[in-house]
Amino acid sequence: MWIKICGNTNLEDAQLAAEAGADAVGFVFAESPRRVNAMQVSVITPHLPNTIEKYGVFVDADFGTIARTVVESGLTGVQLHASPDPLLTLQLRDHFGSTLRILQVIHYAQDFGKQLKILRNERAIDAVLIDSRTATAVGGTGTRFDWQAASHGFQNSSPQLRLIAAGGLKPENVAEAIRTLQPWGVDVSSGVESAPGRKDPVRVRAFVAAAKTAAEQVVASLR
Ligand SMILES: O=C(O)c1ccccc1NCC(=O)[C@H](O)[C@H](O)COP(=O)(O)O
Repeated sequence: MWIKICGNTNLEDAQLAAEAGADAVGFVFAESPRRVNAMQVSVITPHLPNTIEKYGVFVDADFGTIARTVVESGLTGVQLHASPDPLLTLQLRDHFGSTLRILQVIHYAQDFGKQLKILRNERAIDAVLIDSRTATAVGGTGTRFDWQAASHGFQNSSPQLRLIAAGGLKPENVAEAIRTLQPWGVDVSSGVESAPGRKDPVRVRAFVAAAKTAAEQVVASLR
């Protein structure tokens, strides 16, 4: 199970995620209580293990802004919170090659199966992150979508499309999400915070442990 802890604003929290066993950390370069800039992130990333993926979260940003931020901040991946734009993802892939991981976000809605079908043929993206949105926010909402309704789409998406579940996950419910959706990965931000932009060490460790245990149980039950 791939695990990403998003919405980091400082070195201590990003190191905590790495030490807890997460595979990736995220930094939000968009309107948010967790917003950071390239200068701030550039002094965090050199102190993180090479093995942990470092994602920048972008909302409606253009190629130039994203490419510059990736280089200045020392990122290894991008999370695109905007309507899928095949031209943008191709530009990023052409520019960075396979060194950059590209996550496309779609917000859960009734037609998400249709959206997944379209993305199935998108060669430039590495995974699709399914998130919740509210009237005022496109990410970091702490709101879960209807996992039961979504489970069919998750389990029937094409095997080459890696699906990451996000939106309202927390230590108390990540096992249920994994059992219901059987995603390739999980992503969390507000569910492991003590306040917006500050991670709670106990909750981060509990989240990673619960996700790993649930994933092992799902694998064992499928044998
Ligand atoms: O965190 C934000 O405020 C934010 C703002 C705009 C776009 C994305 C944002 N966050 C992305 C994430 O933190 C997560 O990838 C995802 O949305 C899950 O968040 P949560 O429901 O808080 O676990």
